[in-house]
Formats: sequence, structure tokens, C-alpha cells
Amino acid sequence: MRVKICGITQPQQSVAIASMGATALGFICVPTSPRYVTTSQIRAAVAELPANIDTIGVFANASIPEISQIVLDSGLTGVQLHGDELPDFCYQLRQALPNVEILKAMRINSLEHLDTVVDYTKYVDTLLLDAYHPQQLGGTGKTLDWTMLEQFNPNCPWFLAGGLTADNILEALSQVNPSGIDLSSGVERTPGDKDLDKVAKLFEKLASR
Ligand SMILES: O=C(O)c1ccccc1N[C@@H]1O[C@H](COP(=O)(O)O)[C@@H](O)[C@H]1O
Repeated sequence: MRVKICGITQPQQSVAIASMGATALGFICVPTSPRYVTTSQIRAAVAELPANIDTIGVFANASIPEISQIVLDSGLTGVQLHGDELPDFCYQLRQALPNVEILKAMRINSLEHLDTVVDYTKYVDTLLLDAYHPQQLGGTGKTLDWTMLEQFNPNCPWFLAGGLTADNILEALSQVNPSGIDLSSGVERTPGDKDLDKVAKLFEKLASR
């Protein structure tokens, strides 16, 4: 299973978290986020990581030229769209960045909303399901109603996100069957400062399954 730790701001933490077993690291490219990092910060972190670690930039309602420039300048391997991007935007981004993984994050608040994810599966590599929050785009620590996802089986890989921690991950995975998991605020001390003890506890829990 893929394990993505998101909201990395410190290069030395990215190396440590990769060595603990993360398969992907996320860098927030949303300027209003307390976890925002610049292109040069991302490039410095990416340069220190082994080539097998996926490096994902998180964007919200950015333009295709903005996203493309940051990807090319930083060496990111993937783009996570965490705003209100429509399927056609994902299609256009795929044309601009054919060799980059495209993840579409959906902030789910109802079963009806969950049904709309099928509109994206043709245009993206991977879906990511996060909890809906009325004021914040992400990194909220809010969990999804996992019972809604018990039968969820889209025809592309998907990450479970939203409020996951070392303490609730086994309960979540007993109810749903994602291809990967994504954690941010649940493994940090303050926004952007990851707590390596919490990350280590997460991997202990995953190894105990
Ligand atoms: O983390 C942020 O600040 C952020 C800002 C804007 C869009 C997305 C953001 N984070 C993403 O939120 C989810 C879940 O986070 P959490 O585990 O509930 O704290 C995760 O995918 C982050 O990439």
C-alpha cells in the first residue's frame, strides 16, 4: 500500500520520513496554507530524496502554466489538485504534463457527492478522498465518514485522506480498502513541523496488520 506523508516543509524531515517507509511525500503549493513551501524549498528537498520516492505538489485552483512551471523547476513527480478543478481541467493538465502523476482530491460531504468521482477517473491517475470542511481546503484533521466508503471501488487507484493518525489508521483500514493512505496534520507537532515519533508509530501500526 502507498503511504503519503503530506505538508513537508523541512528537507531533513523528508529524508527521515522516506527512510521510515513513506512511498510518497507531499509539498503544499497553496500560498494561503501554513504548510506552503516555495519552488526552491521543494527542489532542495527533492534533490535529497531517493528516486523511488514519489514527490507530489498540492495545488488548489492554480492555472496550468503555474502548475507546469513549478513541476518543471522543482522536479516533482506528481500533482495533487485539491481545489474545485473540473474533469476538463485534469484532461488539459494531462496534455501539458504527460509524464506526471495526476491525483484529484475530492472533499466528500455526502454519498451523492461521492458519485461524482466517476467523472474524473478517465482523466487522472489516482483519486484522493478527503473530508469536507466549509472554510478550509485541506490539512484540517477532519475524518471522512468511513462507512460511506465501504463499497467504494472506483476503476482507478485511490488514497484515503482526512484526519488519519497512528491511533485511528487500523480502524479506518478495517472499514475501507484504499490503494494508499495520506496523512498530514495527524503526524505533526505544528503545521508543517512533522512529529517523527508519530510517523514512526504510524509505520509500527501498519506493520502490525
Ligand atoms: O495541508 C494543507 O495545508 C493543505 C492546504 C490546501 C490543500 C490541501 C492541504 N492538505 C491536504 O489535506 C489532506 C488531509 O490532511 P489532514 O491529514 O486531514 O491534515 C492531505 O491530502 C493534504 O495533502
